[in-house]
Amino acid sequence: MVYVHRANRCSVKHLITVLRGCLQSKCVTMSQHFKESDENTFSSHVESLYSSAFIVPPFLFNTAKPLRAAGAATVAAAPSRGQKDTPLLLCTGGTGAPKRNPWDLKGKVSDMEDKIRNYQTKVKSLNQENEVLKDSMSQSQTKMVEVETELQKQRTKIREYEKQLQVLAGIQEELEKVLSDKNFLQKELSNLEGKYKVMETLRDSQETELQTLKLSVQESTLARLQANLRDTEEEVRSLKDTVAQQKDELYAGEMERRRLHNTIQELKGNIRVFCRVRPLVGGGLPKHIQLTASDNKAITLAKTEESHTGKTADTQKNYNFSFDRVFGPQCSQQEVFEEISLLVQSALDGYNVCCFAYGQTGSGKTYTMEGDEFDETRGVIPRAVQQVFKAAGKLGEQGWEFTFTASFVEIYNETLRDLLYTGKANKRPEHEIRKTATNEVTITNLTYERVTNEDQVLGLIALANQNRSTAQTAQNDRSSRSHSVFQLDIEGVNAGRDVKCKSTLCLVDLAGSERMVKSQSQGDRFKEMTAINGSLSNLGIVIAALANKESYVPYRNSKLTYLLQGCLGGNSKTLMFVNIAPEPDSFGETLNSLRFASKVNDCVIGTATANKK
Ligand SMILES: Nc1ncnc2c1ncn2[C@@H]1O[C@H](COP(=O)(O)OP(=O)(O)OP(=O)(O)O)[C@@H](O)[C@H]1O
Repeated sequence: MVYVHRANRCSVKHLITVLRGCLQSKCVTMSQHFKESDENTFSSHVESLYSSAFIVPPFLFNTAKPLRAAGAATVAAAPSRGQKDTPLLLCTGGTGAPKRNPWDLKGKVSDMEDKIRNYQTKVKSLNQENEVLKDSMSQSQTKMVEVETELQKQRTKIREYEKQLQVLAGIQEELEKVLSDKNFLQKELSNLEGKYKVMETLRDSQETELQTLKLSVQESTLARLQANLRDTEEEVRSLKDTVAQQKDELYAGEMERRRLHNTIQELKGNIRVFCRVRPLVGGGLPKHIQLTASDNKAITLAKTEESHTGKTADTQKNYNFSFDRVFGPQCSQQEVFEEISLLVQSALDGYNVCCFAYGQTGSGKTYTMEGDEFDETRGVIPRAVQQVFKAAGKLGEQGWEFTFTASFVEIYNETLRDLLYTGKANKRPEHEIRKTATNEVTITNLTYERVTNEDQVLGLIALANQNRSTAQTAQNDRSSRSHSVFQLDIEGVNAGRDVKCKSTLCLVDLAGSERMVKSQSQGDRFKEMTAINGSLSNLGIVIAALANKESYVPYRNSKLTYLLQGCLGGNSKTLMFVNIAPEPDSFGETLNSLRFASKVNDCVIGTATANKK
């Protein structure tokens, strides 16, 4: 509020000076506007104050009417001239300030100063308020920025949500479609269920019908089947009777066959001798050996003796021999085996059978007994084994059950060697021939291998050959100087008829039978030859003693005869092969072999009886 007294006709300049004084001393900090110190600027400020109607400028005081300044709160009427101490102009800002006498300029100035202070305070508080507002505005701006950023984020999210919404809308659309399809399918399903129920009802009724039908059919079928069963049972009974009858007949036939078979064997002789002539290296037969083609039983060795004087013609001396059968060089292994297969059959009938090959080295003993690996050149042992297992299989149909035990032993220098031994060479056990309580011959520590088929036996033969060849490498030509004895113990049981049989099939490849003179042996060789010749001549002696029915048979004189004791006695069937080499320089040995074989052939050992219980 500013009072301007009319009586105080001070110039505006003076007023400004007064105000400046006041302002300079008191209102320095009123506002930033008033900080300006230059006069012109200050004047313009005061003028602006006047224009804002708080102060009426003095150049307007002369106007007749008081002017209402824009924005002024109240404008009082100016006092007339001469009216002393009355205010010329009263501006009430609504504050209700005390009235001053016109002359009280000092009071007025003091009021003005109060007012200015008030304004200053107001300005200050406004400034503070302004600062606060600025702060809050900057905070608001910061917040605005944050809000803007957040808004951006939210917009981005909204865009994403919109996209998701679109996808969801698509899904919703699909789901709605599926739902409509489901509804359709449910309708279809309920339709089908209805149909199914109808079908079920139909089926139930048909099943009931079928059951009824079946029952009636079954009853009639049952009756028919029962009748058939009765007929079949009757038939089976009669067939069983027939089978039993036929079995009896078969058994009787088998027994008859065995009896006849044995009779034939007896007629043939319980010791039989076959002679086999090895072919010459180039094939054929030399002049000094003649075979009679008519009966295949005779062989003649012809020796031309030159005249010592030269005056007489050379004479030819014939040595005639006849045996159970003579096989020429062209005879095959099959032909040879056919002649002895009946003997092998006897082994299954419970007779001990012994077959051995005798002859000089290289005459074909091993070829005859073992042959080689090809089917057509297989010898007696593999063929006999095959036949035994075949025949055992056939007899099985008649209730026979067989067990077979194989062993393979070598006799060298009167020492026994296990040919089926598979242990370490330095741990080879020693062997002795023993007799059991039941008078059976057995060898201690020998491998007795239980066999069930042909292949197993062939495996054992291969093992024996391997064992023999190992010894052969260590000791030159050893196999020719040792006897090898393959034994197959056969035990048969016919539980149905409570019959048992037991026999041994013994197949022997004897050592070469060279005479001592020819070999001119010395040292170990002499020892070997003595052992071989001793055992071979003892074999002849034993056979002769058996033929002569002597009370004492010297089996124990050699390992060979002691081992073969069971197969050489009256209870056995023996076959001897005499193998001869056709070369002219073997004439002496051949003659010797044929003479030995002939002696054996002349022996008639008593009737063999089967080992049956
Ligand atoms: N009947 C035959 N047909 C064809 N080859 C034969 C016949 N006999 C023997 N051989 C052959 O003659 C050779 C001698 O035969 P083998 O070895 O059987 O005589 P070995 O009497 O057993 O002699 P070793 O006493 O030395 O054992 C062998 O090569 C054999 O294949």
